[in-house]
Amino acid sequence: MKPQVSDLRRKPSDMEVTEEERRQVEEQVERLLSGQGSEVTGCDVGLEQSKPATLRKNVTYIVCAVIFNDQEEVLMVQEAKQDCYKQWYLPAGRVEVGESLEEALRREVKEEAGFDCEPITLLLIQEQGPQWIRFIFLAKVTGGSIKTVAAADQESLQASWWDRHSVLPLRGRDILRLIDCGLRYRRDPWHPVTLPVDLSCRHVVQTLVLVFTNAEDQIWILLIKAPTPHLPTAAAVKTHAVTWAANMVVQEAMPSAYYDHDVNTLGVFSLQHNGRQHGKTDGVCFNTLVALLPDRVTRNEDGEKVEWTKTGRPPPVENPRYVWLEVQKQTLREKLLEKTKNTSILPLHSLY
Ligand SMILES: C[C@@](O)(CCOP(=O)(O)OP(=O)(O)O)CC(=O)O
Ligand SMILES: [Mg+2]
Repeated sequence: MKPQVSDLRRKPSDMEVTEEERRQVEEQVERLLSGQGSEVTGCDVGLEQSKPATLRKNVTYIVCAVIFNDQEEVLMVQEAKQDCYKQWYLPAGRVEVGESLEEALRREVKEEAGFDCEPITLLLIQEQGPQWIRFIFLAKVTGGSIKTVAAADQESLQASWWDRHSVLPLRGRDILRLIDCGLRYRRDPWHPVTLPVDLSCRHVVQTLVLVFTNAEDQIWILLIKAPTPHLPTAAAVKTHAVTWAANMVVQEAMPSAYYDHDVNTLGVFSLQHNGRQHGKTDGVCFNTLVALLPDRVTRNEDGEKVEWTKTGRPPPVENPRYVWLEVQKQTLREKLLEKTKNTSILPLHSLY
């Protein structure tokens, strides 16, 4: 968001959020809620501890496909690799230099299972810090034919539909929850279709819609004031989970409140990746919904949950860089409350 001339005259410390700035922020949040991306123009926190992402050097991205047929059998491939020879796994592999995530998915399914496919939605993202991120897609077959042993090669020995019950030597049992996740989504899509947005990013970052809600369903969003009020973007650091970036923001904004609040990354509104220029656009931006929750629930004598913060308001920011913005736009408030309560959003799981 380009700062207006008028903004440059205002000192950060006494800048509240003008109506025009509120409108711009609320519009940006609505764009993110609808799965659209938002150009990453800078990084507010953690950049000094983060290196630009370079595929196969300091970041490894893996794509994995969950594909069902009409009998709800799942597509499996028999590995040709020495360390898991003849064991079965979902079609999966490492993203190659210059590839988008969807191109990598199509290539891996073609190489390992023989089929052409189209991604339907991201199902789940798993991470072990910025250096290892796995993108699990629900996908559907659009052509080609299943790979038979006659076509065995170094990519895989063959592919087959698995009824998910018969005994099968698996390369890793970690895929069972991925298959289950796919089946649940197929039967009852509990988050919007979410596919990567082609917007470039140099680092692995999180742009946060960090919210505080109270029993009256008021909702506040944490903003960085300068140059104009905007959602915080924080870089992931290699020693921590990607989601730790949200903790760094809360630690910086309200250090004393940090220790009695939970910083809970509920999920991903949208994901931005380009990948075309090696070492320049290999980063990923996760636009996330993060809830700030006091880590203690107080109950009255009837056992009912009582307002957790005496004021029902968010903990005060102590760092003048930050300001809480109370969401006033009714539709946006309802959408954010619905997502915060039902977590109807793409999950981001840290395996750290
Ligand atoms: C993390 C994995 O999902 C790896 C999947 O990637 P591959 O090892 O199959 O890589 P390619 O050779 O590119 O196909 C499973 C694991 O390492 O536990
Ligand atoms: Mg593989």
